[in-house]
Amino acid sequence: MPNPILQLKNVSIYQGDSLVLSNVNVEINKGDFVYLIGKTGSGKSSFMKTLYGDLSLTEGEGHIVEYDLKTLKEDDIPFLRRKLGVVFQDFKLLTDRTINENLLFVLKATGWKDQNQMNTRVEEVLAKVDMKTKGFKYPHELSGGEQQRIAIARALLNNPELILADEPTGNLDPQTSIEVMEVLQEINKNGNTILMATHDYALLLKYPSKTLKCDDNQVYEVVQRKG
Ligand SMILES: Nc1ncnc2c1ncn2[C@@H]1O[C@H](COP(=O)(O)OP(=O)(O)OP(=O)(O)O)[C@@H](O)[C@H]1O
Repeated sequence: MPNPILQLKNVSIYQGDSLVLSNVNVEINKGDFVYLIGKTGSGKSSFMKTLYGDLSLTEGEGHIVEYDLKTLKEDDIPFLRRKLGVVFQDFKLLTDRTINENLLFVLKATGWKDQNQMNTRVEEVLAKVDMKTKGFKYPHELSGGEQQRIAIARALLNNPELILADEPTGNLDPQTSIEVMEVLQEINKNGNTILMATHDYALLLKYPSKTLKCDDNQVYEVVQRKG
């Protein structure tokens, strides 16, 4: 039985007064790995922002994890974001503290209290991205690919039901992009649902999966040719 984690019906997305996407109908089920592609300015980031509550949904119906995007209140947004893991192109690590401190900061901010449990969780997520030995380093002491792996570890801290990755390989060279993609593939195999916006067609070819395309104010599913 499909188990939808995200359902959008007849959704229109605006930036100010201008219509970015209209009549969007999308469903993502538990365990899916879905790409979101489209040229610059086609609306990928606006789509992602609507999902994590940065842009409000004013037209159509949208349900994500247990939340109704139409009736989402300002106060609900931090709780929605705990059920989502968001990964950005520019990593967004806090530069004035170590990797361990970055991760502990998020745990504290999301209500964790027990120091031992927090330390264990930090170790667990670092292990998932193969960065167990790097917790004592500062972000600037890591390569771009390593920083992105830490950002993925941070997204995993609260066992999110859906990971939203907005151009996660956008700042990385092709080889490092593949390494980060391998991490995302691995966590998807372990049951995490992932929606990834990307420009990187080489990744799509290497790791084919369900693909949504933003074009001409629409979002539609692209059928990938094999071979
Ligand atoms: N904060 C904003 N205020 C007003 N208009 C915006 C804002 N952010 C984006 N837009 C406009 O909305 C449209 C969609 O932009 P969006 O950033 O969603 O596209 P994108 O597909 O993510 O592009 P890119 O690949 O360059 O990140 C563009 O026309 C853009 O100019």
